[in-house]
Amino acid sequence: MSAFISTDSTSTNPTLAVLGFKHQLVYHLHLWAFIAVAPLVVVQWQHHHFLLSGMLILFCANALAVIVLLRFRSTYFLKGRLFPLLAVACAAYSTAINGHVGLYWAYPAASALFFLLPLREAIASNTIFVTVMAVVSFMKFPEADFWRITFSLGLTCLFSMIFAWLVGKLQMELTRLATTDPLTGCLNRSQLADILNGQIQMRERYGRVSSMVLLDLDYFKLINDQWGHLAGDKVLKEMALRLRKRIRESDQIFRIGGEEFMIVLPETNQHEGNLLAHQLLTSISARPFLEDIKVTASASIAEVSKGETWSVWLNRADQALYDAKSRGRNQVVSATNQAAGDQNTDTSLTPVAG
Ligand SMILES: Nc1nc2c(ncn2[C@@H]2O[C@H](COP(=O)(O)OP(=O)(O)OP(=O)(O)O)[C@@H](O)[C@H]2O)c(=O)[nH]1
Repeated sequence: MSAFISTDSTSTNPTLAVLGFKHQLVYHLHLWAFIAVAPLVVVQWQHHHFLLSGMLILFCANALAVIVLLRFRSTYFLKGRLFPLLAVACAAYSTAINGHVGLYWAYPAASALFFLLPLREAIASNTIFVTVMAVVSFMKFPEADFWRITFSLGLTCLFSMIFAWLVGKLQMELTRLATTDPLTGCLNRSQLADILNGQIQMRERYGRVSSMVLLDLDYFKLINDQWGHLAGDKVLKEMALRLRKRIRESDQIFRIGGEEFMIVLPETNQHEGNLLAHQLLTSISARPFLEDIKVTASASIAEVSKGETWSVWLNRADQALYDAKSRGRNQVVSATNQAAGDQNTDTSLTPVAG
């Protein structure tokens, strides 16, 4: 049965880790863009390019706002939408009035957009960017330069796009690997606290019901000993498959220990969860696994109570599962309702020969 889990979800939740990576990326891009661009405000002012200087002040102010809000509030000012807009406007206008000197800034701006915006938005923004820069170059430089600038800027965008796309794919794949159990494909514990907290918030804010079922195979050690570890693995895989077949798409199934599973059931009360738990035990015991391995499981059901934390909720379910085991296994026990304080047991499942 479940040994308790760390409550520090930020250090164990891969989705939060990816979010943290994105925040850091945005933070550093704005910080270094600010450091690079701030001196240009003075330079352009000294050259009497007051409009460009004003645009650069806006760019720096936006960068500062993003940096400060990310640092102190963990929020993303205007979701980074101003950076591309101001970068395009500044680079195009600077090229128009300063020639090649302005053009050099278009390259870092184009690649930065792919790390600041969602891929589709970055492609759209950069298409506009390259088009604007092509028009300015056409008007400002000889034709040969116009082609060179357009192609080199386009190529910079293409390389950045490929890199950002591959990093995004890698992030998704790593998140999937970090959040699922490779043997059964069920979720692992990494997001357990967040998902249970989500159900608790729905309970507290909107009065919605939610339950969890804990399921633990009986005498699984004997299966390993008698049929071998490989057969044990196959039983676990098949077990996950049988559970998944029965539950709803909105339910989430975790493998939280060697032969222990948890199913989170949104919009399901204790009574409904109890019925489901019985059906799940029947689906496990009714047919042998791998042709002739007879398996039973014990289960507990716990509806979340008002005001309880996820660890207290899980603790109640865990205690009820312990009771199911000590009462002879192959049965469902309803967890004590924290508010009522009564031990509402239900051992009505007909024992299955195993
Ligand atoms: N094949 C296989 N076995 C596993 C895996 N993870 C844990 N186990 C085994 O599961 C067994 C669990 O044993 P116990 O905790 O004693 O539980 P049990 O034998 O099911 O007994 P009860 O739960 O009390 O009914 C141990 O032998 C573990 O080695 C796994 O991924 N694959």
